[in-house]
Amino acid sequence: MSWGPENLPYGVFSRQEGQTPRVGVRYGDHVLDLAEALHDEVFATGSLNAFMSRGPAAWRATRTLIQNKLSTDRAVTEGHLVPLDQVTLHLPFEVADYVDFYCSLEHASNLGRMFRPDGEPLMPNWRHLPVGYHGRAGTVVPSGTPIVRPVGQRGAGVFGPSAKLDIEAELGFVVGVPTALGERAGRFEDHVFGVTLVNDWSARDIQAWEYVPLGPFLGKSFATSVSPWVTPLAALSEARVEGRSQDPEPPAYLSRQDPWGLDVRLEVAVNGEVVSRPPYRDMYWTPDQMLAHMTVNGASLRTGDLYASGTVSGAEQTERGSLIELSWNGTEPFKLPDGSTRSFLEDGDVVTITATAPGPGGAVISLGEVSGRIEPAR
Ligand SMILES: O=C(O)/C=C/C(=O)CC(=O)CC(=O)O
Ligand SMILES: [Ca+2]
Ligand SMILES: [Mg+2]
Repeated sequence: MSWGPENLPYGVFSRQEGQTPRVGVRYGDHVLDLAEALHDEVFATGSLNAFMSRGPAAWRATRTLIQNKLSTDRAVTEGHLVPLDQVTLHLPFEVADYVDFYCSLEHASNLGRMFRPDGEPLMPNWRHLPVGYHGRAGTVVPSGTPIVRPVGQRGAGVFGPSAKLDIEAELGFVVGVPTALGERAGRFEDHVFGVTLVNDWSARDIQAWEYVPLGPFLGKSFATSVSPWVTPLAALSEARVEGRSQDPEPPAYLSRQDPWGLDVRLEVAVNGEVVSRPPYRDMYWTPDQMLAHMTVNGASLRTGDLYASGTVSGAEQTERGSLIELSWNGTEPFKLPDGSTRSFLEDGDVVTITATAPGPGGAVISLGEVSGRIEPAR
């Protein structure tokens, strides 16, 4: 698994209690302190936003500079490498808006079957546009943040802690370059800086009761966890694949210009045991299409916008990215290797999502992990 010069994901770290968080890249088991190594104050700001707003030419130049320094300037660079076990990792960027899509054909079909058993699994619009909703940016939290079981209404006169607490394994896309109000976004790679792992925690019982007709609200707004690392698009050049074929052909504004399918392989573990391996490459809508859709009405982008793919589920039973699918809404509890069974999450459970992608020369790029432990309702 590579954390070498072909990977170099960005994060925000601090060394000791009280140190102002700063930007670094992960290199092996170290973080390279960029403010020190590159003598650039943009990296001393405690978030990636200012650097991301500089745009793709600056992103490329910085990546090349870091790679050159690491290969030729080791003596100097080593002074700025901080062991990972001596740092605290923070939320890597200030989240502006948070949007969540619904781009897996298999996930959308499975949820349709469970939530709307009497209708067609897919709504009539689903193959014509990437369906999405606006989430709650202020509750996006970094990996490791404890997740308190949400309380809410679960039916008429039914109130209490969620009994169907679930996960959603997703890829998130982080916007660097903004647009003006009324303007449409240009090319995907001219706006999107990189990719991060997302766990969109979901309380299925709260969601099922509240979501008609305006969509997810309190069932998903209590917390969304992200990886501490943002993998720049440049590190995923070997992972790019054609998007899945689409029928019908989408309208012109959604037509794909370049291959932005990504061969990212996710892994979901509950209490350390792998329960699923969702394949991102099988997603129906690609991230360039999501970006085009999100801005076609003239809605502006801001630096730090996060938009997520929606749950990544493949065709196989072992590729489902949520527990509601793995347990078929609790009717088919699944076994953990320790002998216990699960339908939904129990207090104390730890969920960890990791991912890898092919890199240059047979290397395997790691996208890090997003993890969270369930705490009892308050
Ligand atoms: O089909 C529904 O009513 C509900 C769907 C979801 O909960 C999925 C969602 O939040 C988007 C996604 O992650 O795919
Ligand atoms: Ca979701
Ligand atoms: Mg959420």
